[in-house]
Amino acid sequence: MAGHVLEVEDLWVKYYTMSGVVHAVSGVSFKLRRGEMLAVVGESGSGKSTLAYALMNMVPKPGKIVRGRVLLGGVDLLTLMTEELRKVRGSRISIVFQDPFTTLDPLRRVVDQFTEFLMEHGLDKATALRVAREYTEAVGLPERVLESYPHQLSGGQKQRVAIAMAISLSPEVVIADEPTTALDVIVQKQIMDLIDDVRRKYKSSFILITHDLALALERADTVMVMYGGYVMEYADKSELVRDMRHPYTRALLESLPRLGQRGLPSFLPGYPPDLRNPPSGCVFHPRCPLAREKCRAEQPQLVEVSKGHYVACHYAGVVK
Ligand SMILES: Nc1ncnc2c1ncn2[C@@H]1O[C@H](COP(=O)(O)OP(=O)(O)OP(=O)(O)O)[C@@H](O)[C@H]1O
Ligand code: NI
Repeated sequence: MAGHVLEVEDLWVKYYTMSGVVHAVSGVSFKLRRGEMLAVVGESGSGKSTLAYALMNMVPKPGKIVRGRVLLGGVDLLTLMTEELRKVRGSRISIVFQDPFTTLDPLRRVVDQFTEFLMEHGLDKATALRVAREYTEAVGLPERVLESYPHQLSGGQKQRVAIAMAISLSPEVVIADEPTTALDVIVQKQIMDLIDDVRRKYKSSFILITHDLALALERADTVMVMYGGYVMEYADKSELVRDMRHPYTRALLESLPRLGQRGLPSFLPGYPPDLRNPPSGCVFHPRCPLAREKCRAEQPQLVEVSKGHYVACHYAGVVK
């Protein structure tokens, strides 16, 4: 469809472990427009990183994508052979991890790793060096950083290098999995500002993965809330703020500390589900303040409650 760089259709991912099958991502669908920032929000274990890996078609063992399509410019990444995939990853869809050492070897100079990455994607040495310099500058780092070893850099600088590499081949989609979680608050803001800048400048689409609903509401255009591997709510940020429907999304909002608030924030009692043995009906029902018999028995479908606003809750219409 026109205007969408990425279309994800009915994606299911499971881990086949010794102790059972983990239902990590269940029936996720969404579309991403050019230049859009989508935030994927949810607690630990809700399937966010597994979704990110699935979008790159690099789910680690014992995980398997059991169903779905990931259409990038109309081509399903899940049908590509290893060699084609290798070309696409990094150049058309790329990922920035929470820990930059996932991308960077601490003991090899940044310039060697950066140019090697570019040369693997077909650039000659001179061009690779030029591109590495250009993007090092674009992420606000001095050129001398290229001569450094990653272990000599600060957390923020390393994350800038990882971002520079992720955007250097102008991919349509950049996934950032908790890119600022390991950084202190001031550097977190700088890195998020940088992501905003590069998104505007290069018109790339971003998928920001975070457990922080406040960050999502501050930075994203669209928000997808996940719980237990399922999408609970999906909407434009402004629509979500105006008319938050799902009891889980509301619980996440309630649990945010507010400036000047007295006392402790309210929180969601209980624990996320064991995805080897998910609850019957609605996966959220054991923790839901509104759960009724129907929620235990029947799994709610993701329904469009108003234009572009989807909610998976039997009582989404009732809850106000
Ligand atoms: N390699 C693996 N083997 C088996 N199970 C896994 C593996 N990786 C993740 N899981 C399980 O899959 C489910 C989803 O995990 P995932 O890491 O995708 O969640 P997440 O939302 O990214 O969590 P976090 O916020 O902690 O990063 C969890 O139940 C997790 O235990
Ligand atoms: Ni994760």
